Amino acid sequence: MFNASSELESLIARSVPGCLPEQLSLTPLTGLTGTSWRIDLHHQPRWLAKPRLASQDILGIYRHQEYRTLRRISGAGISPQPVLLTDRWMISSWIEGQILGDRFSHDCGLDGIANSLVRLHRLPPNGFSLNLKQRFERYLHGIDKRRLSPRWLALHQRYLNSSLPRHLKLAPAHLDLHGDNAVLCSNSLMFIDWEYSSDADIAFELAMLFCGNRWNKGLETDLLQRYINAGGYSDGEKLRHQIDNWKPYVEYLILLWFETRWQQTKNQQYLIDCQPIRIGYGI
Ligand SMILES: Nc1ncnc2c1ncn2[C@@H]1O[C@H](COP(=O)(O)OP(=O)(O)OP(=O)(O)O)[C@@H](O)[C@H]1O
Ligand SMILES: Cc1ncc(C[n+]2csc(CCO)c2C)c(N)n1
Repeated sequence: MFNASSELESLIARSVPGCLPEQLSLTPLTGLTGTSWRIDLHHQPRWLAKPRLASQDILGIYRHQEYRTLRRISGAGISPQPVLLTDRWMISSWIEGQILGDRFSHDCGLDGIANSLVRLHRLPPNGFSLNLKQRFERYLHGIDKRRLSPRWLALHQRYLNSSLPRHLKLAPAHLDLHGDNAVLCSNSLMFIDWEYSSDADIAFELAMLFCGNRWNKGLETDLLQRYINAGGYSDGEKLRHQIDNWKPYVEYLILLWFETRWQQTKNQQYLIDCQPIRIGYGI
């Protein structure tokens, strides 16, 4: 039978000069979309191996895109370094530090988020642009058809026919920022889990950050001020307005993602999470 652990051991031993399989130890990490592995060398965490699975396609997760993104951005010091991509695995460096968790949405997290986001948004685009309407269409295919109503289909059509906000500034974006994807390191905040990353409007990234974490207006204003102070964008008013323009699209994306995840996993939590959005839309 296929043994992920020994496959990874020999993969690393072949790729890292001077490294022997017996110096490695592997720990499975159960994520949302499959089992990743932490790989330790001499009992020190060194790498993370993520599987490449067909079920990730429907979510818009492509490891080759994630890998190439990490190659382009890792010099900025806010992400893991890419190490290896095979037809079955993507391997990147392990980030040593503390997962920020609940502190993400509090004062102590905001400066780090603003500074690291500004560093990311100053990089040139990577060449993988987010196609939001295509993602809406893809996600609709992946959900339980019995949950679709005529009102929902009409809403979906309205989103597909609408004109998207014009970009303020296109930049590499993480797009899945929350406390479990933020690691506090000695002198900066690093982001992990770049699987949804693509080039996007900086205001779209900020709208995802605000809506995905259910931030209130006070937190939004606080983060925006720090983002502007750190040199993220000069016209605060324009940025605020553009974030508000993106929010309905972000809400709809979140609904579709919860529904897709419900269909894939039948985990009740996804139904609980999407219910307020469904009620808001009256669908
Ligand atoms: N590069 C990294 N450095 C340090 N810790 C990491 C790194 N990548 C992941 N982790 C930790 O390992 C855990 C598992 O990671 P993994 O990305 O496989 O799962 P996940 O984020 O829960 O779900 P998903 O399957 O959607 O990616 C993360 O929650 C995080 O705590
Ligand atoms: C462009 C883009 N597409 C899909 C997702 C996935 N996603 C949508 S909502 C959500 C959780 C709640 O915010 C997650 C993980 C993303 N982040 N960005």
